[in-house]
Amino acid sequence: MSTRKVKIFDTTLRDGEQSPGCSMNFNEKLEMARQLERLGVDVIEAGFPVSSPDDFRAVEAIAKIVKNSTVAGLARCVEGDIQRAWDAVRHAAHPRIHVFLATSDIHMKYKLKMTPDEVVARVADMVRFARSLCPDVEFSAEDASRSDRDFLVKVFDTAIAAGASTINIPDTVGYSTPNEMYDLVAYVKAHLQNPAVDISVHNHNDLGMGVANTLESIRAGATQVECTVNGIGERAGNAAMDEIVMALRTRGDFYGCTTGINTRQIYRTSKLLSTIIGVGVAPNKPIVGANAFAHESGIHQHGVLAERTTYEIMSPDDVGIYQNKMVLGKHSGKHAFADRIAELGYRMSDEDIAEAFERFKEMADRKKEITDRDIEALVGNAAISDVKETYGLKSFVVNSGTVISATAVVRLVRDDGEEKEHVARGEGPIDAAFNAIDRIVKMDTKLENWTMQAVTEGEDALGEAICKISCNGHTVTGRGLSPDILESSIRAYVNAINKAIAMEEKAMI
Ligand SMILES: CC(=O)SCCNC(=O)CCNC(=O)[C@H](O)C(C)(C)COP(=O)(O)OP(=O)(O)OC[C@H]1O[C@@H](n2cnc3c(N)ncnc32)[C@H](O)[C@@H]1OP(=O)(O)O
Ligand SMILES: CC(C)C(=O)C(=O)O
Repeated sequence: MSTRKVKIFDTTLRDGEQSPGCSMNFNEKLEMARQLERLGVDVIEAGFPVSSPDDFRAVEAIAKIVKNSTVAGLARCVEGDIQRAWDAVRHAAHPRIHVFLATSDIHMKYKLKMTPDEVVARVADMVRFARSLCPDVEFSAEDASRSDRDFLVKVFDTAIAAGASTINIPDTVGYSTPNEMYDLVAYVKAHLQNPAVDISVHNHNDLGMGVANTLESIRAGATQVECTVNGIGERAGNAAMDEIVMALRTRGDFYGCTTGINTRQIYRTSKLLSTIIGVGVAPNKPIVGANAFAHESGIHQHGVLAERTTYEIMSPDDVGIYQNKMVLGKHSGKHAFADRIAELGYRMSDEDIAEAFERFKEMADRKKEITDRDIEALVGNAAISDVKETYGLKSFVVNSGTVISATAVVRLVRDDGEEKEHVARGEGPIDAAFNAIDRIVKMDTKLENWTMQAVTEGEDALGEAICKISCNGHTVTGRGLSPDILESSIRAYVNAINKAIAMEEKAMI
């Protein structure tokens, strides 16, 4: 099957920002725009410049910094809006003016108070005006899905004749069904006088069909789709970009389409937006929800451990999530339990594992989720954390403060007696020390998590550091104990590295 590329038009910064509670300030919009470019979207709709001086400034600044994606500014079919949109996007490497006017009877009569003929005339004048300013003009027929089809086509023909190179068919109020959207796009495509333009769709999610409507529109021939990160947008939101992109990718056999999205940036983009607007996604949201790649039940965990594809249709890696998550709880089975014990670096006999598993099940009845800490407490003396000490800590010196960048010198000793020392800088003393260790051990590891807590009381409390690192698809946890928090952190990191080495060696046997 031949594949064609569908353009991704992101409107997180415009329609997305129209969702209550999702406003972003100037710097946040710039950060988001940079990430959208990294993600590889074809068009960034950066805002509605006439709506406020702040919006204008943000669109203008985004236009100046974004180099690869087209930067669009929205405008009503009003000269002042269009001029303002152009003034904001004119410095972009690829500027676009996006003009819109409603075409449904209900919008024309009650909202615009315009006759259909007046709408056609206004579209002709305003698209022509926009085109006199900008080489790339998109025209949207607001409420297209509730418009008379022949009138809609007439308006699109008018817009194309006046210079629009993209025509957009919005399901503004999320009223369409997937079949209807398919028919509408196919109808418009078949009846346009000049179909050599991009046909775009913009689907809202009022009935939860935004993504399905978008995918059906693509099947009918849409060449551009408008969507938002995490599906934010007016009312119930817009079609979610991550879901569209991953559906096209995962079901390439069915859709025969690709996008220019670097899917490994999807999770990061979602997280960035959630952090900026302070609104997270539901845990069961496809692709980026906390549970999207989590498995809790024993039968599923056993299947995934044996072969990931038994219960995963996509790889978490593909969307930038480091690895799937085995959640240990009351539905888990002994395979997942034994796997986690091994990941934590413990070697236990089958008998001890079976005994610990019984206690684990009792605990799981009382506790919703069992953490690594719980398991460590649970296996207690039954487990012998006898990981081979490939590296031991010999000495360290760390310099840090508010006026210098942190520097650490760490000396490690190998089990064959060889000593190695390295110096490194970091964001803080712990980062500097970890960087120095990385230089010595030269392994491809990633620090996933670091925590510190006092395990005894008083001024001389012992600090226990826990470092979770990932290495070649495995996660291992190291622990370090000392009254000096730097020393316990370094010991925990070295301990985690020793466990990772042991695991690698085991995998090679
Ligand atoms: C479907 C969508 O998402 S469309 C985008 C929606 N986003 C926004 O509205 C956010 C930004 N909006 C704003 O800041 C303001 O609404 C503005 C600056 C655009 C306009 O503000 P105001 O001049 O105060 O008008 P207000 O918002 O109250 O009413 C909208 C006016 O625009 C007219 N209008 C609406 N859409 C269009 C259009 N596409 N082309 C021309 N005129 C339009 C309405 O008929 C109404 O006209 P009227 O003032 O002559 O009655
Ligand atoms: C401006 C248009 C594209 C819009 O946001 C809508 O119709 O929902």
